[in-house]
Amino acid sequence: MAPQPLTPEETEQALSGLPHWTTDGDSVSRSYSLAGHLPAAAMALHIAAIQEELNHHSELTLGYNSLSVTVNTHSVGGRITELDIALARRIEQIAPGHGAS
Ligand SMILES: C[C@H](O)[C@H](O)[C@H]1CNC2=NC(N)=NC(=O)C2=N1
Repeated sequence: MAPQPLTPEETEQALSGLPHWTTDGDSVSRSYSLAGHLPAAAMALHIAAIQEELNHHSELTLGYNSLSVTVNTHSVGGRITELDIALARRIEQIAPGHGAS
């Protein structure tokens, strides 16, 4: 069954438990700072593995010492769903291990 888009209120509620994650109404996103380029790339690879496990994929932007994540759910026309929130929570769990802040 297709996931249901969250209402703006449901999105805000979910993001209240995900500090530093924001929404523009169409997606949820967060940028991380890391110790350098290779640590940022390593975190990107780790996120890619999680995304394959969840079959849910964000847009990742790798910078010199930063990594930005933006995600919404394509299958419901680019709306925000629980799948996006679940991915954000998983990324938050691995971020400290990469020294990401
Ligand atoms: C066929 C496959 O299940 C779909 O294309 C998956 C893959 N990853 C996805 N990622 C995201 N962000 N949204 C989707 O709707 C989505 N759908």
